[in-house]
Amino acid sequence: MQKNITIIGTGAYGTALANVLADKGNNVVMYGVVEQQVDDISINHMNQSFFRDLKLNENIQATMDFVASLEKAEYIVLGVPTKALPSVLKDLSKYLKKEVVIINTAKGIDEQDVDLLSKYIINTLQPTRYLKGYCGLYGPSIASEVASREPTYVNIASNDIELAKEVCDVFTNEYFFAKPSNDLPACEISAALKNVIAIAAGMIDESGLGDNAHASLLTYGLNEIYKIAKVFGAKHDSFTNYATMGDLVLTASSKKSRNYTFGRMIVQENSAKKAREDCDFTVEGVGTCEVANKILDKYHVESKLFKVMYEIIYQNKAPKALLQALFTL
Ligand SMILES: NC(=O)C1=CN([C@@H]2O[C@H](COP(=O)(O)OP(=O)(O)OC[C@H]3O[C@@H](n4cnc5c(N)ncnc54)[C@H](O)[C@@H]3O)[C@@H](O)[C@H]2O)C=CC1
Ligand SMILES: O=C(CO)COP(=O)(O)O
Repeated sequence: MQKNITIIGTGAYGTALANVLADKGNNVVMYGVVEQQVDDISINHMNQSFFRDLKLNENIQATMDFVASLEKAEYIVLGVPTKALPSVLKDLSKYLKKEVVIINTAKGIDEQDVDLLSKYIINTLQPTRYLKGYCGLYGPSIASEVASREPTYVNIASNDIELAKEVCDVFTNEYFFAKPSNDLPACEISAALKNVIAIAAGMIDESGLGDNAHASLLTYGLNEIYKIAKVFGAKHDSFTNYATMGDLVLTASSKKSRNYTFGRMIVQENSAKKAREDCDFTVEGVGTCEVANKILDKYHVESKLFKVMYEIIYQNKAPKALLQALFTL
Protein backbone atom coordinates (compact mmCIF):
# COMPACT_ATOMS: atom_id res chain seq x y z
CA MET A 1 0.00 0.00 0.00
CA GLN A 2 1.11 3.56 -0.80
CA LYS A 3 2.81 5.27 2.16
CA ASN A 4 3.51 8.94 2.89
CA ILE A 5 7.24 9.36 3.38
CA THR A 6 9.33 12.43 4.15
CA ILE A 7 13.05 12.46 3.53
CA ILE A 8 15.15 14.99 5.44
CA GLY A 9 18.14 16.03 3.32
CA THR A 10 18.52 16.45 -0.43
CA GLY A 11 22.02 14.97 -0.51
CA ALA A 12 23.27 11.94 -2.42
CA TYR A 13 21.75 9.23 -0.25
CA GLY A 14 18.47 10.95 0.57
CA THR A 15 17.88 11.49 -3.14
CA ALA A 16 18.79 7.91 -4.05
CA LEU A 17 16.34 6.56 -1.44
CA ALA A 18 13.64 9.01 -2.57
CA ASN A 19 13.92 7.40 -6.00
CA VAL A 20 13.68 3.88 -4.51
CA LEU A 21 10.60 4.77 -2.49
CA ALA A 22 8.86 6.68 -5.31
CA ASP A 23 9.60 3.83 -7.77
CA LYS A 24 7.75 1.59 -5.30
CA GLY A 25 4.72 3.86 -5.66
CA ASN A 26 4.96 5.72 -2.35
CA ASN A 27 4.27 9.46 -1.92
CA VAL A 28 7.68 11.02 -1.32
CA VAL A 29 8.42 14.54 -0.11
CA MET A 30 12.01 15.72 0.36
CA TYR A 31 12.99 18.51 2.73
CA GLY A 32 16.21 20.39 1.88
CA VAL A 33 18.15 23.46 2.94
CA VAL A 34 19.93 24.06 -0.38
CA GLU A 35 17.58 25.93 -2.71
CA GLN A 36 19.36 24.87 -5.89
CA GLN A 37 19.01 21.16 -4.97
CA VAL A 38 15.36 21.54 -3.95
CA ASP A 39 14.51 23.37 -7.22
CA ASP A 40 16.47 20.91 -9.31
CA ILE A 41 14.50 18.00 -7.82
CA SER A 42 11.04 19.58 -8.06
CA ILE A 43 11.42 21.36 -11.41
CA ASN A 44 13.93 19.29 -13.43
CA HIS A 45 13.48 15.92 -11.63
CA MET A 46 17.25 15.74 -11.24
CA ASN A 47 19.82 16.39 -8.52
CA GLN A 48 22.77 17.50 -10.61
CA SER A 49 24.89 18.36 -7.55
CA PHE A 50 25.33 14.60 -7.10
CA PHE A 51 24.03 12.70 -10.15
CA ARG A 52 24.74 14.80 -13.24
CA ASP A 53 21.94 14.25 -15.83
CA LEU A 54 20.27 11.26 -14.13
CA LYS A 55 16.47 11.50 -14.28
CA LEU A 56 14.68 10.92 -10.98
CA ASN A 57 11.15 9.66 -10.48
CA GLU A 58 8.90 12.60 -11.46
CA ASN A 59 6.53 12.07 -8.51
CA ILE A 60 9.17 13.13 -5.94
CA GLN A 61 8.35 16.53 -4.46
CA ALA A 62 10.91 18.76 -2.73
CA THR A 63 10.45 21.73 -0.43
CA MET A 64 12.36 24.07 1.87
CA ASP A 65 9.32 24.32 4.16
CA PHE A 66 10.06 21.97 7.07
CA VAL A 67 6.58 22.10 8.63
CA ALA A 68 4.84 21.47 5.29
CA SER A 69 7.18 18.54 4.56
CA LEU A 70 6.01 16.80 7.75
CA GLU A 71 2.29 17.32 7.27
CA LYS A 72 1.37 13.87 5.93
CA ALA A 73 4.46 11.91 7.00
CA GLU A 74 3.95 8.36 8.28
CA TYR A 75 7.66 7.52 7.86
CA ILE A 76 10.58 9.96 8.12
CA VAL A 77 13.94 9.07 6.60
CA LEU A 78 16.90 10.91 8.14
CA GLY A 79 19.20 11.44 5.12
CA VAL A 80 21.73 13.88 6.57
CA PRO A 81 25.28 13.30 7.85
CA THR A 82 25.74 12.53 11.57
CA LYS A 83 26.88 16.05 12.45
CA ALA A 84 23.59 17.52 11.15
CA LEU A 85 21.42 15.26 13.32
CA PRO A 86 21.27 17.47 16.46
CA SER A 87 19.73 20.39 14.56
CA VAL A 88 17.37 18.13 12.57
CA LEU A 89 16.19 16.38 15.76
CA LYS A 90 15.69 19.71 17.49
CA ASP A 91 13.41 20.82 14.65
CA LEU A 92 11.59 17.49 14.63
CA SER A 93 11.00 17.71 18.38
CA LYS A 94 9.48 21.12 17.86
CA TYR A 95 7.32 20.47 14.81
CA LEU A 96 6.22 16.80 14.93
CA LYS A 97 2.45 16.75 15.35
CA LYS A 98 1.61 13.11 14.60
CA GLU A 99 3.07 9.64 15.16
CA VAL A 100 5.88 8.64 12.79
CA VAL A 101 8.36 5.85 12.22
CA ILE A 102 11.93 7.15 12.00
CA ILE A 103 14.38 5.49 9.61
CA ASN A 104 17.94 6.72 10.12
CA THR A 105 20.58 6.37 7.41
CA ALA A 106 23.40 8.40 9.01
CA LYS A 107 26.45 6.24 9.65
CA GLY A 108 27.91 7.48 12.90
CA ILE A 109 28.18 7.15 16.69
CA ASP A 110 26.82 9.49 19.38
CA GLU A 111 29.89 11.57 20.14
CA GLN A 112 28.61 13.20 23.31
CA ASP A 113 27.64 10.05 25.22
CA VAL A 114 30.02 7.75 23.28
CA ASP A 115 27.06 5.49 22.65
CA LEU A 116 24.72 4.21 19.94
CA LEU A 117 23.31 6.84 17.58
CA SER A 118 19.93 5.06 17.75
CA LYS A 119 19.83 5.61 21.51
CA TYR A 120 20.50 9.30 21.03
CA ILE A 121 17.81 9.67 18.34
CA ILE A 122 15.22 7.67 20.30
CA ASN A 123 15.95 9.50 23.58
CA THR A 124 15.71 12.87 21.84
CA LEU A 125 12.39 12.16 20.09
CA GLN A 126 10.64 10.02 22.71
CA PRO A 127 9.52 12.98 24.88
CA THR A 128 7.43 14.27 21.93
CA ARG A 129 5.28 11.10 22.26
CA TYR A 130 5.15 10.98 18.44
CA LEU A 131 7.86 8.36 17.97
CA LYS A 132 5.99 5.25 16.81
CA GLY A 133 9.13 3.24 16.07
CA TYR A 134 12.78 3.38 15.04
CA CYS A 135 14.85 1.62 12.36
CA GLY A 136 18.33 2.04 10.87
CA LEU A 137 18.95 1.40 7.19
CA TYR A 138 22.47 0.14 6.45
CA GLY A 139 24.19 -1.86 3.75
CA PRO A 140 26.51 -1.75 0.75
CA SER A 141 24.79 1.00 -1.19
CA ILE A 142 26.76 3.66 -3.01
CA ALA A 143 24.18 6.39 -3.65
CA SER A 144 24.94 6.86 -7.36
CA GLU A 145 24.37 3.16 -8.06
CA VAL A 146 21.11 3.13 -6.09
CA ALA A 147 19.94 6.25 -7.94
CA SER A 148 20.81 4.52 -11.25
CA ARG A 149 18.58 1.63 -10.17
CA GLU A 150 21.44 -0.89 -9.96
CA PRO A 151 20.72 -3.97 -7.78
CA THR A 152 21.36 -3.40 -4.08
CA TYR A 153 20.73 -5.28 -0.83
CA VAL A 154 20.52 -3.56 2.58
CA ASN A 155 19.42 -4.40 6.12
CA ILE A 156 16.68 -2.57 7.97
CA ALA A 157 17.62 -3.00 11.64
CA SER A 158 15.33 -2.44 14.60
CA ASN A 159 14.80 -3.67 18.13
CA ASP A 160 11.25 -4.34 16.91
CA ILE A 161 11.64 -7.05 14.24
CA GLU A 162 8.00 -6.78 13.10
CA LEU A 163 8.56 -3.08 12.41
CA ALA A 164 11.79 -3.91 10.54
CA LYS A 165 9.84 -6.33 8.31
CA GLU A 166 7.14 -3.72 7.69
CA VAL A 167 9.74 -1.11 6.68
CA CYS A 168 11.49 -3.66 4.42
CA ASP A 169 8.18 -3.95 2.52
CA VAL A 170 7.98 -0.19 2.17
CA PHE A 171 11.45 -0.01 0.54
CA THR A 172 11.81 -3.25 -1.41
CA ASN A 173 11.24 -2.88 -5.14
CA GLU A 174 12.54 -4.64 -8.25
CA TYR A 175 16.15 -3.41 -7.79
CA PHE A 176 16.41 -2.51 -4.06
CA PHE A 177 16.11 -5.38 -1.58
CA ALA A 178 15.76 -4.69 2.15
CA LYS A 179 16.17 -7.52 4.68
CA PRO A 180 15.24 -7.26 8.38
CA SER A 181 17.70 -7.53 11.26
CA ASN A 182 17.07 -7.35 15.00
CA ASP A 183 20.72 -6.58 15.77
CA LEU A 184 20.74 -2.78 15.76
CA PRO A 185 24.07 -2.49 17.64
CA ALA A 186 25.90 -4.75 15.15
CA CYS A 187 24.46 -2.98 12.11
CA GLU A 188 24.92 0.56 13.30
CA ILE A 189 28.34 0.27 14.95
CA SER A 190 29.65 -1.61 11.94
CA ALA A 191 28.12 0.91 9.50
CA ALA A 192 29.98 3.69 11.32
CA LEU A 193 33.32 1.96 11.97
CA LYS A 194 33.70 0.51 8.47
CA ASN A 195 34.26 4.06 7.22
CA VAL A 196 37.50 4.25 9.24
CA ILE A 197 38.64 0.92 7.74
CA ALA A 198 37.72 2.29 4.29
CA ILE A 199 40.06 5.24 4.89
CA ALA A 200 42.79 2.78 5.93
CA ALA A 201 42.10 0.66 2.82
CA GLY A 202 42.48 3.71 0.58
CA MET A 203 45.85 4.35 2.26
CA ILE A 204 47.00 0.74 1.85
CA ASP A 205 45.97 0.64 -1.82
CA GLU A 206 47.49 4.02 -2.64
CA SER A 207 50.72 2.81 -1.03
CA GLY A 208 50.77 -0.04 -3.58
CA LEU A 209 50.86 -2.85 -1.03
CA GLY A 210 48.86 -5.24 -3.19
CA ASP A 211 45.61 -7.20 -3.06
CA ASN A 212 46.79 -9.57 -0.31
CA ALA A 213 47.37 -6.65 2.04
CA HIS A 214 43.98 -5.19 1.07
CA ALA A 215 42.12 -8.42 1.90
CA SER A 216 44.16 -8.86 5.09
CA LEU A 217 43.20 -5.35 6.22
CA LEU A 218 39.50 -6.03 5.64
CA THR A 219 39.67 -9.27 7.63
CA TYR A 220 41.62 -7.60 10.42
CA GLY A 221 39.22 -4.65 10.33
CA LEU A 222 36.07 -6.79 10.53
CA ASN A 223 37.46 -8.52 13.63
CA GLU A 224 38.30 -5.17 15.23
CA ILE A 225 34.80 -3.86 14.44
CA TYR A 226 33.26 -6.92 16.10
CA LYS A 227 35.46 -6.48 19.17
CA ILE A 228 34.14 -2.92 19.59
CA ALA A 229 30.52 -3.67 18.61
CA LYS A 230 30.39 -6.45 21.24
CA VAL A 231 30.64 -3.75 23.92
CA PHE A 232 27.26 -2.46 22.72
CA GLY A 233 25.64 -5.91 22.68
CA ALA A 234 26.23 -6.90 19.03
CA LYS A 235 25.97 -10.61 18.23
CA HIS A 236 28.70 -12.45 16.31
CA ASP A 237 26.13 -14.05 13.96
CA SER A 238 25.29 -10.63 12.54
CA PHE A 239 28.75 -10.09 11.11
CA THR A 240 28.07 -11.75 7.77
CA ASN A 241 25.12 -9.57 6.78
CA TYR A 242 24.78 -6.62 4.36
CA ALA A 243 25.14 -3.89 7.01
CA THR A 244 28.32 -5.40 8.45
CA MET A 245 30.55 -7.44 6.12
CA GLY A 246 28.77 -6.24 2.97
CA ASP A 247 29.22 -2.55 3.63
CA LEU A 248 32.81 -3.01 4.82
CA VAL A 249 33.79 -4.87 1.65
CA LEU A 250 32.12 -2.25 -0.55
CA THR A 251 33.27 0.93 1.16
CA ALA A 252 36.82 -0.32 1.65
CA SER A 253 37.17 -1.41 -2.00
CA SER A 254 35.18 0.97 -4.21
CA LYS A 255 36.75 3.99 -5.90
CA LYS A 256 33.25 5.52 -5.68
CA SER A 257 33.51 5.59 -1.86
CA ARG A 258 34.36 8.98 -0.39
CA ASN A 259 36.01 7.46 2.69
CA TYR A 260 38.24 5.23 0.53
CA THR A 261 39.07 8.21 -1.73
CA PHE A 262 39.96 10.30 1.32
CA GLY A 263 42.37 7.53 2.45
CA ARG A 264 44.11 7.69 -0.93
CA MET A 265 44.37 11.48 -0.58
CA ILE A 266 46.15 11.08 2.78
CA VAL A 267 48.91 9.06 1.12
CA GLN A 268 49.06 11.26 -2.00
CA GLU A 269 49.52 14.36 0.17
CA ASN A 270 51.52 12.49 2.82
CA SER A 271 49.46 14.26 5.48
CA ALA A 272 45.99 13.65 6.93
CA LYS A 273 45.85 17.29 8.00
CA LYS A 274 46.40 18.49 4.44
CA ALA A 275 43.96 15.95 3.04
CA ARG A 276 41.30 17.18 5.48
CA GLU A 277 41.89 20.77 4.40
CA ASP A 278 41.56 19.82 0.72
CA CYS A 279 38.53 17.57 1.15
CA ASP A 280 35.21 19.17 0.14
CA PHE A 281 32.92 16.13 0.41
CA THR A 282 31.27 14.21 3.24
CA VAL A 283 33.70 11.77 4.94
CA GLU A 284 31.92 10.28 7.95
CA GLY A 285 34.98 8.18 8.91
CA VAL A 286 36.90 11.24 10.14
CA GLY A 287 34.44 12.04 12.94
CA THR A 288 33.86 8.36 13.65
CA CYS A 289 37.59 7.80 14.10
CA GLU A 290 37.60 10.30 16.96
CA VAL A 291 34.60 8.69 18.70
CA ALA A 292 36.11 5.23 18.13
CA ASN A 293 39.15 6.35 20.09
CA LYS A 294 36.87 7.49 22.92
CA ILE A 295 35.18 4.06 22.88
CA LEU A 296 38.57 2.33 23.23
CA ASP A 297 39.33 4.47 26.28
CA LYS A 298 35.88 4.33 27.87
CA TYR A 299 35.36 0.58 27.50
CA HIS A 300 39.03 -0.51 27.75
CA VAL A 301 39.07 -2.18 24.33
CA GLU A 302 42.40 -2.63 22.56
CA SER A 303 42.58 -1.98 18.82
CA LYS A 304 45.87 -1.32 17.10
CA LEU A 305 44.08 -0.36 13.89
CA PHE A 306 41.64 2.20 15.29
CA LYS A 307 44.36 3.63 17.56
CA VAL A 308 46.84 4.24 14.76
CA MET A 309 44.13 5.71 12.51
CA TYR A 310 43.30 8.18 15.31
CA GLU A 311 46.96 9.13 15.64
CA ILE A 312 47.28 9.66 11.88
CA ILE A 313 44.07 11.67 11.45
CA TYR A 314 44.13 13.68 14.70
CA GLN A 315 47.70 13.68 15.99
CA ASN A 316 49.66 14.31 12.83
CA LYS A 317 51.37 10.91 12.82
CA ALA A 318 52.88 10.08 9.41
CA PRO A 319 50.60 7.96 7.16
CA LYS A 320 53.24 5.21 7.00
CA ALA A 321 52.50 4.48 10.68
CA LEU A 322 49.49 2.45 9.45
CA LEU A 323 51.73 0.10 7.48
CA GLN A 324 54.17 -0.15 10.39
CA ALA A 325 51.35 -0.98 12.83
CA LEU A 326 49.83 -3.68 10.66
CA PHE A 327 52.60 -5.11 8.52
CA THR A 328 55.77 -5.13 10.59
CA LEU A 329 56.72 -7.51 13.36
N1 LIG B 1 26.34 8.63 -0.29
C1 LIG B 1 26.24 7.35 -0.08
O1 LIG B 1 26.60 6.52 -0.95
C2 LIG B 1 25.69 6.82 1.21
C3 LIG B 1 25.59 7.62 2.32
N2 LIG B 1 25.12 7.11 3.49
C4 LIG B 1 25.05 7.92 4.69
O2 LIG B 1 24.01 8.86 4.56
C5 LIG B 1 24.33 10.04 5.33
C6 LIG B 1 24.15 11.24 4.41
O3 LIG B 1 25.16 11.16 3.42
P1 LIG B 1 25.06 11.75 1.97
O4 LIG B 1 23.66 11.89 1.51
O5 LIG B 1 25.96 10.98 1.14
O6 LIG B 1 25.68 13.20 2.24
P2 LIG B 1 25.75 14.43 1.25
O7 LIG B 1 26.93 15.20 1.65
O8 LIG B 1 25.61 13.98 -0.15
O9 LIG B 1 24.42 15.26 1.58
C7 LIG B 1 24.11 15.75 2.81
C8 LIG B 1 22.83 16.58 2.65
O10 LIG B 1 22.38 16.93 3.95
C9 LIG B 1 21.91 18.26 3.87
N3 LIG B 1 21.86 18.84 5.20
C10 LIG B 1 22.89 19.15 6.03
N4 LIG B 1 22.41 19.66 7.17
C11 LIG B 1 21.05 19.68 7.06
C12 LIG B 1 20.00 20.10 7.90
N5 LIG B 1 20.22 20.59 9.11
N6 LIG B 1 18.73 19.97 7.46
C13 LIG B 1 18.47 19.45 6.24
N7 LIG B 1 19.44 19.04 5.40
C14 LIG B 1 20.70 19.16 5.81
C15 LIG B 1 22.89 18.94 2.94
O11 LIG B 1 22.32 20.11 2.43
C16 LIG B 1 23.05 17.87 1.87
O12 LIG B 1 22.07 18.00 0.87
C17 LIG B 1 25.78 9.85 5.82
O13 LIG B 1 25.78 9.47 7.16
C18 LIG B 1 26.32 8.74 4.93
O14 LIG B 1 27.31 7.97 5.58
C19 LIG B 1 24.66 5.85 3.57
C20 LIG B 1 24.72 5.01 2.48
C21 LIG B 1 25.26 5.43 1.23
O1 LIG C 1 28.33 4.05 3.02
C1 LIG C 1 28.47 4.07 1.82
C2 LIG C 1 28.13 2.92 0.95
O2 LIG C 1 27.35 1.97 1.62
C3 LIG C 1 29.03 5.25 1.16
O3 LIG C 1 30.34 5.34 1.47
P1 LIG C 1 31.11 6.74 1.38
O4 LIG C 1 30.45 7.65 2.38
O5 LIG C 1 32.51 6.40 1.70
O6 LIG C 1 30.96 7.24 -0.03
